[in-house]
Amino acid sequence: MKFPGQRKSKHYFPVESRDPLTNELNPVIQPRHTHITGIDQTLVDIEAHVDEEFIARHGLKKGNSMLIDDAAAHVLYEELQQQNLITEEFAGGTIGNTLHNYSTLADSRSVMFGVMSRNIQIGSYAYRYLCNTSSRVDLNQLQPVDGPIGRCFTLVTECGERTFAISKGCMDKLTPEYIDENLVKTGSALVLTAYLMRAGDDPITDAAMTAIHYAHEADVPVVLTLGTRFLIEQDPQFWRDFIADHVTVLAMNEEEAEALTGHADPLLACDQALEWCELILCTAGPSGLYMAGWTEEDSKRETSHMLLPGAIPEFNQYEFSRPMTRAQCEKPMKVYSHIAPFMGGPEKISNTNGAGDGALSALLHDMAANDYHKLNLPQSRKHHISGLCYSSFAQICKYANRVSYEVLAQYSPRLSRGLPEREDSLEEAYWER
Ligand SMILES: Nc1ncnc2c1ncn2[C@@H]1O[C@H](COP(=O)(O)OP(=O)(O)OP(=O)(O)O)[C@@H](O)[C@H]1O
Ligand SMILES: O=c1[nH]cnc2c1ncn2[C@@H]1O[C@H](CO)[C@@H](O)[C@H]1O
Repeated sequence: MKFPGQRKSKHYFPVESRDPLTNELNPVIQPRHTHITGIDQTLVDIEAHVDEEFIARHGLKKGNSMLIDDAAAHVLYEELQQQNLITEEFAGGTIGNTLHNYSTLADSRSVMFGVMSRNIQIGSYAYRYLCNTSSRVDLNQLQPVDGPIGRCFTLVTECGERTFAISKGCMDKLTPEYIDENLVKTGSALVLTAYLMRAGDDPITDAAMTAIHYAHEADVPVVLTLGTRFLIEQDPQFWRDFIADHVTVLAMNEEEAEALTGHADPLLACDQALEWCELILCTAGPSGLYMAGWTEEDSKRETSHMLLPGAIPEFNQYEFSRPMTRAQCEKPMKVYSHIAPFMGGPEKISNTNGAGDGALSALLHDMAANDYHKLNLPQSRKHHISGLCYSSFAQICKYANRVSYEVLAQYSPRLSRGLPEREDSLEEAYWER
């Protein structure tokens, strides 16, 4: 496991290397490894640049992710092909992307639950999915199905906004028997998307609920990303209840946050949603991103950054604290943090697809690193107080933001490599620029 955040000097702890002074005391040579698990609708993104008229003509709604039937998918695909509009065909799926990016950043294992075509032809979408996924993502648990995986027509309009049209194939056929109880229970987190709840009569929703049940039994954090505001708008109360009942960590963008809480201001939306869960990552496009969560009043840490104005004045005052669950606190207090886009964002953004997924994979990396450290160095002072994350709110914001930048700069939702090594110390010049 590579470590997120300040890795070079004071927080660097290569748990696998032998320290001649502490060898006797600490005979652990082979570190114990951690993993995270996730469930996704196995999808390939078929990316094309189109105009708004195209979106309207095919009955789609800009910015939404809509399910389309086979006939509509056929017409759409034919037109894209005839006009030579397809620019990329690449593995996608919001959790697939997140797990891939997590494994790439952390150089560590993630386990994906989902389906995969039983018979795979070279060059097919299923084949492409496997080729475009990091070898650190464990695909051994995938359920074989007699049919194609899903296709996600990713239609990018001039403004950079993306509209998804989903042709399901067999992507929702995952059954609960294919959720490995032990893997979920031994994971550092279980990651899910709100899209899993719109499968109609297909079994993937049950599979997700089964995994949530296992995670709760073992106190594994359940992480939910909201997908699209249109899904949340349909029934905000359902989602509030769902989050309150099942979710530890919530990831969303500012539009989804508004649909969920009614607050257009991300800070107020986070404040509200904290009543239902333990930790929030709220991305806000060109305004950067917010984190909100809980910490122990007695161990809160004051920021050395400028205090920020906002709907909650000086809201970032304790952003150097580490996120905890309310149950881990004797006197829980709310903490907020914000960061502007890394270096103001890339010079040109042709497509923001996956920037939010990238930010979430950084947060997952920090959570898993905490677990890994605790598993291997349980006596460390770091674990005198239990926390959800290895780093502070402020540090996770920096990291998440940096990863989003990389996704934007690459024009693809999946990182092709980890962050540059010279950033091993986040305190050094790269971050201070
Ligand atoms: N136009 C932009 N300029 C600078 N940075 C941006 C811009 N858009 C996004 N970012 C960066 O990417 C992060 C995530 O972006 P955004 O809020 O658009 O995610 P999202 O809507 O969840 O994306 P997706 O659902 O496609 O993964 C932001 O917090 C910010 O750091
Ligand atoms: O219904 C869906 N289920 C799962 N993933 C989806 C769905 N719609 C869009 N995306 C995925 O979201 C990613 C960007 O965040 C895209 O890569 C796309 O594949």
